[in-house]
Amino acid sequence: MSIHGMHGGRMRAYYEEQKARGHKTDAHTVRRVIASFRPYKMQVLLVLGAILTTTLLGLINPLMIQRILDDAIFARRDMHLLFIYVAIMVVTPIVSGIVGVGQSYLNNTIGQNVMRDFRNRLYSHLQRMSLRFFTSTRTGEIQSRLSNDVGGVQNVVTNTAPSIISNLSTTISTVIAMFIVSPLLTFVSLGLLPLFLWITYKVGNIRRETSKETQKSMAELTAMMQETLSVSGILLMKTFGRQEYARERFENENQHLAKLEIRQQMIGRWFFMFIGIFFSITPAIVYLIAGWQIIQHVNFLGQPLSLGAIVTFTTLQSRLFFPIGQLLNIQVEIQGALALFERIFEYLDLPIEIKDKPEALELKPEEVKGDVRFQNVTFTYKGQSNAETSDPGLNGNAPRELHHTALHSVSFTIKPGQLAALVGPSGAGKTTTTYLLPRLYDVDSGSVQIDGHDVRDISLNSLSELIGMVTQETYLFHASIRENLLYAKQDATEEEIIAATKAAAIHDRIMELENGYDTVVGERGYKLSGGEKQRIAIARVILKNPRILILDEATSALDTHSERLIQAALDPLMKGRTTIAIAHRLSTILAADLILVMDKGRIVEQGTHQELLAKGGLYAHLYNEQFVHTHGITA
Ligand SMILES: Nc1ncnc2c1ncn2[C@@H]1O[C@H](COP(=O)(O)OP(=O)(O)OP(=O)(O)O)[C@@H](O)[C@H]1O
Repeated sequence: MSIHGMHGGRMRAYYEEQKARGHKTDAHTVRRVIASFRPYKMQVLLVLGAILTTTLLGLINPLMIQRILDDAIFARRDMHLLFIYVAIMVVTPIVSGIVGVGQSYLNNTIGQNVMRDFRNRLYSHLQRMSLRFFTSTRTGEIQSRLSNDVGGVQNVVTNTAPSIISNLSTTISTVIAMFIVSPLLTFVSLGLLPLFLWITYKVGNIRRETSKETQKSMAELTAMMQETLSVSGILLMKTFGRQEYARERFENENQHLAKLEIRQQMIGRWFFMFIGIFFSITPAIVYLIAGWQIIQHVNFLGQPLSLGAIVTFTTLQSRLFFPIGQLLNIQVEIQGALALFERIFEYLDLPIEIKDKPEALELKPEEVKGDVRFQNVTFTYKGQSNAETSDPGLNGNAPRELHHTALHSVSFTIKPGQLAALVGPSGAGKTTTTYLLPRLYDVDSGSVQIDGHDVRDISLNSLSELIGMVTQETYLFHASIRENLLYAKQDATEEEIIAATKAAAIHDRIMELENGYDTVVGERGYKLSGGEKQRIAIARVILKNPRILILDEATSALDTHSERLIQAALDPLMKGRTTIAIAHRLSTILAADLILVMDKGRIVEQGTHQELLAKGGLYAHLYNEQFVHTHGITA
């Protein structure tokens, strides 16, 4: 289970619970799977009705054989009766076939709807997971659960579930009919069934384990592809010349997957061959016993059978082979599907760490002043060493927990409209500080406040409306520039868009592109230069017009021209709103109303540039080191 985001205590409790539960999870999982069909109760009932109808219709023809042979042909020699019976035998499969088509349509509708619901539930649940979950889970792993695992159960939901019912009812009704024709032959035909059931159960267990392994391997492969076949991944791989290494890793895992798939297909193949043979030779045994009764005139265990009864019996009996084979197989399939459902439920059960309080405050952006306060904020990253295994909960190894206290008792106040610059050495906790404001993480103790309200009391919707973030790494969707901009404000007019891009000093550049605002930027905006992407990101936030701006200035050095353009873009952006900038640019630091100097998770100094320089502490040191000595603009 990927419980990467859980707190220590909860995590331990989870593992203990998992162990204690053991096989009970099966029943629980089955109940939950059944519950997911609840919205489609009516359709399910219709399917049941259709199945029952086709099953009963299926019994008519074998029973007609006895009527035709014994009654119409041999006893009465009645052509009229023969026609009636034959007509029934012709009409029955037609009706049955039509009902079957309707049933297939319903099966597929129900199955696809249930799958759609699972995907929707997973997506919206994962969307609500905190950043912690995503920082410790590979994207490929998440995608795999959403697509491979849900896809894997699709067949079970669409085909297997209805066929279980259909096969079950066929089997039961056929056995009853067989019993009526001849109890003795019924026992002979089905004597070995309990043994088959037992073996199937065993085979199912093995198959389930293999299925779990297979899904894990598939997730691993997806994650690998996702990691290496992305722009960043390919850049890293090519520049470090690790193609060979990556290919080997991929091929090994791929080989592993192929083996598992073969094993999964082959498990129980021998066993099913045995069942097949058994079913093929039982008619011979039936003829032997029935023939023996007739030839020897023995009344052992009942009257000798009529010819019609023997043919009817063998026809009925042959009707059993398919459903019983299917039922035995289905049990194995279900075992495999249960493993997949478990993986889906695991994700659905991941606790949502950060959510709205029941009476969360809805703040109107225009009424918010933008006063930001941190009071004795302490925050620890709680992670786990094996965060990347797909289901540490299932392999039973409780992970070693890693804790890193990133912020110790951090306090500061930023007045409305002020620009605060966060500076400090790498790893000091600057990014972490900014993450607490939009509740990407929650504090362990102390509080983060906006206009005197603890952010945990404000609705997440309000918070995201209030706060705008420009991150170091600009993320653009694989869509047109216009669509990327509209992400900030869906109903923005053309004028607003142009005003924003002009303010961000990117309008002219966009107009030079082949399709202007409709130019599609590649994934993550790789078709644009670093500086251009940043300016688009800035224009996007200008459009959003948040009360509070969080700005993580890019550390990468830009040439003076781009630098000036970015500066020109930032100035109007910071005006009139509270801004917290992780400052790497001298101009930002100099313009700041308040400089917060961080070191090892603490605010060690705060004040203006002049005050801090005069102090001769860490800030003065950093300033001299990074700005004066290098004459550079990056930190
Ligand atoms: N997801 C995480 N899990 C565990 N520890 C983390 C995580 N993110 C950051 N840290 C740790 O927390 C500390 C503070 O990190 P943070 O990113 O806030 O530093 P920073 O001041 O922004 O650094 P930089 O200037 O290099 O970006 C660092 O020691 C970092 O290793």
